[in-house]
Amino acid sequence: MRFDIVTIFPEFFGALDVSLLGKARQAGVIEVGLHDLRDFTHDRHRTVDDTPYGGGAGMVMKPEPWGEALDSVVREDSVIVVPSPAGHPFTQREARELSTREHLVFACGRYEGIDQRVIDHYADRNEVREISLGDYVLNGGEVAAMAIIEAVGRLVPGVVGNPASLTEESHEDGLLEYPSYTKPALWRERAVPAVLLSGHHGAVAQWRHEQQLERTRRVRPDLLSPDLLSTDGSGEST
Ligand SMILES: COc1cccc(COC(=O)c2cn[nH]c2)c1
Repeated sequence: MRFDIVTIFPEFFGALDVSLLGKARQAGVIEVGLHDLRDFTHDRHRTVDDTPYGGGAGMVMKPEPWGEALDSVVREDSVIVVPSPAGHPFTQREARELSTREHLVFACGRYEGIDQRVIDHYADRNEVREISLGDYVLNGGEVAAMAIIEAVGRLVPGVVGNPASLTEESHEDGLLEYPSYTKPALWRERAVPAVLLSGHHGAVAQWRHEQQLERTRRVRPDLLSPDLLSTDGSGEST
């Protein structure tokens, strides 16, 4: 898989050189291209924004630099991701979907956003996804793009050493994950739930599923649908 990122702050993505994604890049499992939007301007001040038609506060990102920048990286099979407060909510399901695609192009907007004609132009040619990480506003798309790249990148085969660890995570089965414990068995007078020390794998699986349901009911009742309310460990509806 290849990620191309267009931004006015390419240095922001230096973090992609470290940790998991850094190793995956060295292994060639994923490629990352960084592109400075200002390299696609032609005036002395390398201008990327201007005042909004119709008036109002703030500035809008000009269409010309974006057109030249995206033309230089977008392929026929590219999915263009635009992190935006006006996007649809990002989920683990979408992360899984995106992890199966060959080429993701991230358009990191700033200011009040990108001239709408850029989105409309590329939506005629490519899949364009305006994605929100949550109902709050950041100064630009870079932080959101980093989060999406990590959520997607870690699902790409070969990036995470033990793929089994990807299945027992929050949101993988539609529920929040169960609480985890490790040694010591007693810590500040707090013991580990006895069932986890019992060696009885069936009882452990049942307890973990019950914990997932309880935690999801308590913290994220919005995630629960009737078929997820089953109580046996299978996750099948009863
Ligand atoms: C594309 O135009 C803009 C304009 C303003 C900010 C941003 C950055 O994204 C967010 O703020 C965001 C993403 N998910 N939740 C918030 C993009």
